[in-house]
Amino acid sequence: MAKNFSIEEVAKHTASNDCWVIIHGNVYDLTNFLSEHPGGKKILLKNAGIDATEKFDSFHNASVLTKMGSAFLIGKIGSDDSPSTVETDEVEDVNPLMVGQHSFGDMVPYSDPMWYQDWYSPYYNETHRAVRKAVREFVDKEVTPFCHEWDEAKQLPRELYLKAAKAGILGACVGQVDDPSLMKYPMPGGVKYEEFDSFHRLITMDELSRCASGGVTWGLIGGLGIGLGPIVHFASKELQERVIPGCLDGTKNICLAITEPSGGSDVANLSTEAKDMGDHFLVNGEKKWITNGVFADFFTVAVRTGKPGFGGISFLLIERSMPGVTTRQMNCSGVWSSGTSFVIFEDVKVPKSHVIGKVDKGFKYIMQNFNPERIGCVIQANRFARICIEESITYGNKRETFGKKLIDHPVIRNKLANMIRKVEATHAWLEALVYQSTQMDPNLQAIRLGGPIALCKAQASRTFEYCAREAAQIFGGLAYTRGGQGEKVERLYREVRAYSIPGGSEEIMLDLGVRQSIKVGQFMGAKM
Ligand code: HEM
Repeated sequence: MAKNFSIEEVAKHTASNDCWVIIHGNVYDLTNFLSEHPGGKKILLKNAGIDATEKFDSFHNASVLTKMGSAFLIGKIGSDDSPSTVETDEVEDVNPLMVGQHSFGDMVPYSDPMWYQDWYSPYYNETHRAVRKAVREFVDKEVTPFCHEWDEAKQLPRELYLKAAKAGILGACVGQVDDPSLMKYPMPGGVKYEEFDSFHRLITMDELSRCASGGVTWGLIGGLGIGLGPIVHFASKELQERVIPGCLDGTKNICLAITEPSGGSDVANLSTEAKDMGDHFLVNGEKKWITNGVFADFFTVAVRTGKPGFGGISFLLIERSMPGVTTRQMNCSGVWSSGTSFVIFEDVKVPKSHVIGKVDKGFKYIMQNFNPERIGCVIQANRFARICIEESITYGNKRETFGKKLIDHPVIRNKLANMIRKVEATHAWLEALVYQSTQMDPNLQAIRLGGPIALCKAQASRTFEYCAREAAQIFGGLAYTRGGQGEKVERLYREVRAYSIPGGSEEIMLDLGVRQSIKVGQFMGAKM
């Protein structure tokens, strides 16, 4: 910080060739910004020489200062020995509402799970708090301020993958691998690899989703989470050594290619053909809506090696460098920076060493992959819904209509109440399911947890849809414009379908959830 100024000194700079303002205690020289300011020159001159914090906050979102502020910052109000910076022996005031010592975040009600706001929880310990802090710092600094420009550019910078890898976030989203030496970087928050559990993973994904961009979350960990899973769990050591290190150090990308133009949720009928040619398979077919396909180096591909139906499906590792692989970016309504792609395989020769697991056992692997994928969808969708609450409460406290703040209108509070009850109920269910996954025999999880996880995915995407709609109504025109104050809500609103359709559409999830649970009930002797 360059200099200290008094309020009187700032008040002298009110001309078009000398224009200063105070925002949040800092002094900005906006002289060279006047003609470029998107809100116009006049409004800056009207507020020149004074504290414009309240007005600034009412027209911008916080990332404007993070991104552009430093170019105009010349100092702060006060002196270095002003009372706020002088050390004293006085005991810090303790908030009488605190019941523990673990509050975290900005305390906007319901903008974080309850355990952040000092509630007791049986699930979390010091290591979870360490992950929470580390990932939040990373996302606040390296991700959130840039989501809008990455979305518009329809791609993420390579440095983001490298930085996220170094921060342990890529590794955390994948979880345990057979050979930890394949992971270059430690887990976030300094948590020991062997102590890292599903709640650490939940926190990592939840905190990452605070960036409020499905394009970023799908772009960074979407292909990784679902494409690397089959390699981690079923591939040979040789394939693991070939693929895992690059994907987890941020230099390579992987995607999962199952869906085809003719069928989404009907996986058992996929038709991409892998013909046995003796020492290799010859692959022909098309895949559609493949997350990260545009820039993926590796493709975990479901192909037909055998008879029709689920018994003839295998997983192959296909590499972009293999002749006959082409991809093109698809124009989707949301998740723009995630590289959603149409993929074509034309006479691709795939060595037999690239079979993942066993031939014709692919359907089983696909099914096992679904539970973690769906839990990932729940985490992201529910955090996005929570962001709709946070943004609406914050905006509702500054925007005034008909002589009072939005938050003082009962109709707005009613909207918030309905959003909150849905998000909190979904999060409680999510935690209960994650807890089961830390306790239950992994072989039983696909059967016992498949139904409830499917239902919870539908619950989360419906909650997200509801909250995005209500937040958009609260933000009005600002949620109808890309960028600016309504940036997060506008983007999330058009990303809802990326959670309610892939990974099992809501309709399939609701049906499966009941069917599966009835089956489990029958096995357990239910009298129905
Ligand atoms: C460091 C100082 C400032 C910077 C870097 C800045 C930057 C921006 C940017 C980037 C926008 C486009 C919308 C957005 O992205 O949020 C904008 C819009 C605007 N700004 Fe500023 N601004 C500054 C100070 C101010 C101040 C002090 C005022 C008023 C007192 C002001 C009033 C406005 C208005 C009215 C708009 C239009 C909002 C809308 O489109 O709804 N700005 N500003």
